[in-house]
Amino acid sequence: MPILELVVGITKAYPTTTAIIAPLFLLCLRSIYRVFLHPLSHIPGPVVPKITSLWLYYHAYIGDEASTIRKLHARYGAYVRVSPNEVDIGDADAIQAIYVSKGGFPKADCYANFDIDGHKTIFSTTDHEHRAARAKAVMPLFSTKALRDNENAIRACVDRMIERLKLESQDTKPVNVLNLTRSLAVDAVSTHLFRENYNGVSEKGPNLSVSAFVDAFVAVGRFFYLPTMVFVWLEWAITKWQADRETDDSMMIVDKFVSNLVANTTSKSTTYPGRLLAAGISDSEVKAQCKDLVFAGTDSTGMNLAIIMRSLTLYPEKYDKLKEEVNNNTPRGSDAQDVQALPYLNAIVREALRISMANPTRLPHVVPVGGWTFRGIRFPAGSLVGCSGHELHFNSAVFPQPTKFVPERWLEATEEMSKNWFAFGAGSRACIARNLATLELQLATEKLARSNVLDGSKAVQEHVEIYEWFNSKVKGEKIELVWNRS
Ligand code: HEM
Repeated sequence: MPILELVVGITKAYPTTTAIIAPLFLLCLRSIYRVFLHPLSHIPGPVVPKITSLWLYYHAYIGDEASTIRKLHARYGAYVRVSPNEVDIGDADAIQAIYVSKGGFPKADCYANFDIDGHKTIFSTTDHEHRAARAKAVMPLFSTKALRDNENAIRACVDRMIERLKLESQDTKPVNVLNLTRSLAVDAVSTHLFRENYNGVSEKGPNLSVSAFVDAFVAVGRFFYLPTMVFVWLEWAITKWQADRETDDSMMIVDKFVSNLVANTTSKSTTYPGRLLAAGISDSEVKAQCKDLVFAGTDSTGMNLAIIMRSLTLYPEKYDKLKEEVNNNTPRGSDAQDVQALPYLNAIVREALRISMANPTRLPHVVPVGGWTFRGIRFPAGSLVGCSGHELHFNSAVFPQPTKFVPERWLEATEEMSKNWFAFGAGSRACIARNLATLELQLATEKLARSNVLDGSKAVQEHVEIYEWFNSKVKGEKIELVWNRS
C-alpha cells in the first residue's frame, strides 16, 4: 500500500500542515461530489448552495430567502437547488404529489424547530400517526357547522375591534392597525376554540400583550432550516445572553393564560383543550398545543387583515365598490346573503391572502422511499422539495401585475389561478384553521365596509417591508394608517 504509506509518512513529517490541508482537501472532494455526482446534481442553481447549506441558512436569517430564490427561478427555471439536498419548485402542478396525493410527502425534520416546550404540536410534528390522533380530536371545531353555530360570538369580537379602531382613528396620530388586527385574531381564536375570550382588543397599550410571544415564535423562522440540535443550542444561548424583558413577560402571560385554561377544563368539555384531554393527551402537551394556536392564530390572520385595511385605504375606489356590495346586501334582512356569498368581498379576502406574504417561503417536505419522478426529473428519496407562496403567488404569467392588489381578478378566476393560490398550503397538512381564518377575514371586511371606519384614512408607509421568514415579520412591527380630521 505505497499510497497509504506515503500519506502516513507525510502526516508524521508535517503534522501541522497536514492538519490544515487534510480538512480542506476533504471539503474540496465533498464539494466536487455535491456539484457533479450528487443525485441532485442535475438540478440547476448557483454553485454555492449546491456545495453548502450555509447559503440557505444565511438567506433565511437575513429574511430575503423567498425573493432571492425567486430571482434564481427567473434565471434557472422552475427547479432550483437551494441547498445540497433541497430543491425549490416553482410549478403548481407539483403541489398534488408533494402535499396532496395519499396524504402527501412527510414534512421535513426542520419543523421540529417549532416544537413548543418540548412537545410536538399538530403543526410541527412530522409523524402522521402522532398528528392524526390530535387532529381528529379537534377537527370538528373547524367545520363550517361549528363556525356557523358560533358566528355571533366571532362577529362580536369583530365589532369590538372596529369600535376600538373608530376610537383610535379620532386621534391625529397614526394608528398601528397591525396591533388591532392581531388583537382581533387572538380574541377570535380564544373565543371560538377555547370558549374564553383573551380580550386583547380591550388592552390599552400600544402593543398587544401576546405580541412579543408571537414575535418570538415568528423569529424561530430565521433558524428554520438549522439541524434541530444546533437550533436547540442556539436558542438556549440566545435566551441566556439576549434575554429580553418584554418577551419574557409576554411568554409568562401566555403561559398563565393557557395554564388556567387547561386547569379549568375537563375532558367532558368540547373546547379545543377539552377534546385533546379527552383524547388522552397530557396537560402539559395540551398547554403547548394551545400556545401553538395563540401563535399561529394571531400572526397570519392579523397580518392578512392589516393588509386588507391598508389595501382598501390605498384603493378608495375598491373600498367604495365593497361598500356598495355590502350596503346593498344589508337591507335585505333575513334574505341577505351570507358573507361567504358576496363575490367582491371574497375577491378582496382572496387577493389579500395572495399578496400579504404571511407565509412566503417554501413548505419543505421529504421525498419518500422509492424517490419521486416529476416531469421526467428524478428526486431521490430523502431529498427535500417544496413550493412557496412567494413563487406561486407572484407568477406574472398567472397573476398579471402580481404585486398589485387587484381583487377583480378573482371575479373570473381561472383554473391556473386557483391552482397557484397557496395561502393555506395544500393537502392533509394545509392550515387546519383555514375556515376559521377565512370567516374572521370575511366578517371583518364586511364590518369595515359597513362602519365606514376607513373613510378619510391614508396609509403612512409607502411600502410594507417584511422579513421573509416562515411566518413573515413586518419590519418595524407596524402597519399604520392615519386619519385626516382637519
Ligand atoms: C389567514 C390566516 C392563516 C394563514 C395564511 C395560515 C397559513 C397556514 C399555512 C400555509 C399552513 C401550512 C404550513 C405547512 O404546511 O408547513 C398552516 C398550517 C397550520 N395552521 Fe394556519 N394559517 C392561518 C390561520 C391559522 C389560524 C387562525 C390557526 C389556529 C387557530 C392556524 C393554525 C394552523 C395549524 C395548527 C397548522 C398545522 C396544520 C397541520 O400541519 O396539520 N392557522 N397555516
